[in-house]
Amino acid sequence: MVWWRASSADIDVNPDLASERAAPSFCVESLTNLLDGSVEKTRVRRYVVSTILKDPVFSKENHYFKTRQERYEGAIRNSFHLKQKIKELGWREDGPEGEVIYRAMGGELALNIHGVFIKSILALGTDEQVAKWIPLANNCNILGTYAQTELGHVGKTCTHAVVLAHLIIKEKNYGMHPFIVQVRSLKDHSPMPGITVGDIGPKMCFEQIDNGFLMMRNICVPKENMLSRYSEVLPDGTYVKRGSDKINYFTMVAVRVSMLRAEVLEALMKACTISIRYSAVRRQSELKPGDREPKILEYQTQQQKLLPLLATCYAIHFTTCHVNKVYDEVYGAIQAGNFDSLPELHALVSGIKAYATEICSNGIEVCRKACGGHGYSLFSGLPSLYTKVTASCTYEGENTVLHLQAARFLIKCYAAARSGQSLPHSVAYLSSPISGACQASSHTHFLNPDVYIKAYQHRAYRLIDSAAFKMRNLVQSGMEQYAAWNSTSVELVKASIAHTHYIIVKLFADVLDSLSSFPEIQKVLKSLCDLHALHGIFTNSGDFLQDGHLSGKQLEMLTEAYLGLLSLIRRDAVLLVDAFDYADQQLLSALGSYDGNVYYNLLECAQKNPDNKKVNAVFENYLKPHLQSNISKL
Ligand SMILES: CCCCCCCCCCCCC/C=C/C(=O)SCCNC(=O)CCNC(=O)[C@H](O)C(C)(C)COP(=O)(O)OP(=O)(O)OC[C@H]1O[C@@H](n2cnc3c(N)ncnc32)[C@H](O)[C@@H]1OP(=O)(O)O
Ligand SMILES: Cc1cc2nc3c(=O)[nH]c(=O)nc-3n(C[C@H](O)[C@H](O)[C@H](O)COP(=O)(O)OP(=O)(O)OC[C@H]3O[C@@H](n4cnc5c(N)ncnc54)[C@H](O)[C@@H]3O)c2cc1C
Repeated sequence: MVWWRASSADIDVNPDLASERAAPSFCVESLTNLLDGSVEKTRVRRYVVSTILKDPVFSKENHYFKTRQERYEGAIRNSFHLKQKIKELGWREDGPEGEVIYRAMGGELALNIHGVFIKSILALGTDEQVAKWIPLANNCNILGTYAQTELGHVGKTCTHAVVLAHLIIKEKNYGMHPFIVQVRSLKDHSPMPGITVGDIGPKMCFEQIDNGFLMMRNICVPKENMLSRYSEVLPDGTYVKRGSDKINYFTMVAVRVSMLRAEVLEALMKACTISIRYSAVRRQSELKPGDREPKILEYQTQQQKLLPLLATCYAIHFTTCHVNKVYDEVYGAIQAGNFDSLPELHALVSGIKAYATEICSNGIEVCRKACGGHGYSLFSGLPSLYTKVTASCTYEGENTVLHLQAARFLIKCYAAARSGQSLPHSVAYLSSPISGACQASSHTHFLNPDVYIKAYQHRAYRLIDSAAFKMRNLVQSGMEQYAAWNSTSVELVKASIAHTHYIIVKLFADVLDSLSSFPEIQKVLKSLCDLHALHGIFTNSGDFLQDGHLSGKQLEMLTEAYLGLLSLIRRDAVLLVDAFDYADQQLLSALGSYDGNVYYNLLECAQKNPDNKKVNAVFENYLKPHLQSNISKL
């Protein structure tokens, strides 16, 4: 496998892949720059990635043969070595390098939750608490974790935890508050008195990370260990609140935002790169009678599996850019004492976290299956992407729970709109429902973003309206509010999904408007935006047909436009994944390397299996007596 993607001529690229790159309709490098944010950001990312890939300490040689202990130890070593390297090279974790380091490391780090611990203190601690704890944490003099759920956070490494626990003063419960608790001795790493702590054991993935259990009995936490930027207990027991009581949940918002690009979308982009490159070199069956076996990417069904996912990568990418921007604005306002936009941010991030993790993890599994038998091999890189990312549907808030959080906000905003109040930007459409059916009268009309954005907006409005209507009726008929909520929760989740999808489609279309100085890029992204939107309607057609916004005839037109887009984007598919710009060592895939030499790579990987280098012990122990009992007859 190559060191960096081949811009030089010294690597023989599989001709089937070379032909895909022969006549690009757009400049791949410009698209890479757009995805990175600028030419300079591409330069910095490549510099960081190549610096990391060149360092032998970070080598992923024999990655797929490592034991859990080797992965854990390696990830701890990587984490400390990286800290040292960042210092030596003068990189800034809160600067341009910091944005890409985690992605460049491919997640093979062990102190991610230490980062969450730090984020919590920075966001929720007073200036004095920040001054006391942050230098210790930054220098790894203490190792932190974030302990909110009953199980699953503390493991083998940490010494301290931000524990989210109920604050009860004189029998009055003030809700969840963050406390710094020391769980292990800094001298010998043994649990502190009253603490039971350990690793929860083998998991579906995340072998490199220790997730733990924690029990606390009669632990006395000093008052100054309660993170008190926004709420404080005075010496006489008086509780003082500053700003919103929801702010103690802020760490979750921050982590949900940072995981979207670095952990979740990253995995789908890699899976698309692998499966689309493989589909351009794998030849199978017969398309035109008598002709050579075609590339599997020529099959319309293969295109329908992979190309909407490719479009989704771009859609989620632009969404994460927007979410980061909104997050920075709202966090800035919160620091200045204005909490007004926190509910909107929480709802936006909850819906998008749930939507993106679900679509990315399901999508990676589609990519894996689309690679046939080789997709099942760990060497394809696809199984480990899936087992890793499927965890993100659960951690940082289980997805149904998060959609219900978003729906709670939508229902409140819907009610506010009906009583004439103005609404925050992301839900402003709830004040002005779209009236009338879709006017499209030919398949080309469905390539107009105004047409499909209206359809998405209409669907979201209708589902929110209908959930609100049902709840109101249930309550009016005597049902308690909580029971009405539960009886409507299936529709509420659906409403949150529809709202989130509307936001994603709209954001993608808005990006197109800003690209008029790059017409070739604008053209190809427009096709991806159309495909993303039409795929969503095609696969959820019932929602759009239900109240007649679209007719059956219009769905046929839309299907024609949708299938046309598959063959259009198929031409650029390899270039569109090349633009993600992954080095082979980042993909860790025998199927997805830039040169497309799949069978050579598979053989090379298999030969690295240490078991292939010697006769296996089962020969002596079990096979030999059978094989040799009749050897004279052969
Ligand atoms: C470059 C860096 C790269 C980093 C890459 C990162 C990679 C990551 C690798 C892997 C890391 C894994 C780490 C995993 C960590 C965890 O999982 S930590 C645990 C996270 N847990 C959750 O997310 C729990 C999910 N549940 C909730 O969020 C619940 O809402 C709740 C917070 C537990 C509260 O539930 P409940 O008591 O039932 O309250 P509600 O009635 O639902 O809500 C009360 C009001 O509070 C509002 N609200 C809820 N959450 C938030 C929030 N986060 N922010 C703001 N506001 C919030 C909610 O809307 C309600 O408001 P009102 O309607 O006004 O009453
Ligand atoms: C890899 C990994 C790392 C993690 N790291 C951490 C960590 O560092 N710190 C930490 O504190 N936690 C951590 N967690 C825990 C994680 O945050 C929780 O697992 C997650 O929030 C879900 O909570 P739960 O496990 O209690 O699931 P549950 O809440 O029990 O969910 C189980 C089912 O119940 C349903 N359900 C629950 N509540 C509702 C509701 N109100 N309405 C409708 N349905 C509902 C869910 O939809 C789901 O189907 C981690 C988890 C994983 C997998």
